[in-house]
Amino acid sequence: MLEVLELRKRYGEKEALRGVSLTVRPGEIFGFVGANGAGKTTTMRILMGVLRADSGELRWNGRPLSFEDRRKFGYMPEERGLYQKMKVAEQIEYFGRLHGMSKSAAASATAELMERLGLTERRNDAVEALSLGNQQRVQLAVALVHEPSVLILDEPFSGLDPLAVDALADALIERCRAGVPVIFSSHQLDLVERLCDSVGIISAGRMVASGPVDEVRVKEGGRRLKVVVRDAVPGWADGLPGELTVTDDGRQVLVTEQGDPQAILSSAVRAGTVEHFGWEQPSLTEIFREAVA
Ligand SMILES: Nc1ncnc2c1ncn2[C@@H]1O[C@H](COP(=O)(O)OP(=O)(O)OP(=O)(O)O)[C@@H](O)[C@H]1O
Repeated sequence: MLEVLELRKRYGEKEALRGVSLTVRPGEIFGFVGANGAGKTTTMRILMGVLRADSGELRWNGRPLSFEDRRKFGYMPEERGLYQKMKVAEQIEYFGRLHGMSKSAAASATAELMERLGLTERRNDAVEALSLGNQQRVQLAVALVHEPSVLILDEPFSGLDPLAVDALADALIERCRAGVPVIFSSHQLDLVERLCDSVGIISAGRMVASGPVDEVRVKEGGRRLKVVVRDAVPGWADGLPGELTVTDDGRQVLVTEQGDPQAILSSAVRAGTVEHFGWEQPSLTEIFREAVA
């Protein structure tokens, strides 16, 4: 289990992290979200030892995180880190060797990853000749080649087309199922909602919500009642709590967090044909907007 406890970091006058804590368990994908400048990259760099925190603790499996532990981590930095002139296969293999793999182990892991990530045909191309999406696939292969114990990825999905997103998502799910804690930052909240078991929302250097996605949705967003009525008599919802909207095809939609559900249902039934009556939870995007507002 990877634990970040009360991290604080200043850049001169700027307080970038003001007590950030998070936990990622084996076999869990943790989505790290927050507005630009909220502190995600700073947290990840501290986790990887690229930056030093002013205070706070990092723990791996219950003890302080060491240099040796970090050598086994897989990292995709925000600024990326590929050698532009080096060929794809050579590059992935090289990073495997840097992590202490034998030549043959690095070569076979490279071949397997290139196949999985659709890079085999580009194996002899220099990185600079690849599209952004393919460069990102190489970057992911570099982070995965040594079978990392933890994966830390800074905005790995940015700029990718839907097929590349799926290839990358599959690779993360596969690693996570093998018991690896995965942490990635992203501004694509639909993707975070789809892929992640747990989420952390950071705002101005503070974690404003974190935990399993379902729990965060219930805790931060509550739940609300949605009623859809067709052919409703005008004014049926006057006096009822909530917000009424009319869709282009004339259906009336009432969404409310208050009031007696049975009374609302009776009013709706009297007013017209009830097409939908049920509880809904706000999306992660809605929760994010509220949390960082
Ligand atoms: N080297 C630096 N020197 C001074 N300030 C910095 C430095 N790096 C980051 N900051 C500031 O620290 C804060 C946190 O930045 P960080 O890059 O961690 O945010 P982020 O959440 O990763 O943002 P984004 O989503 O835009 O990548 C920002 O206000 C940023 O301007």
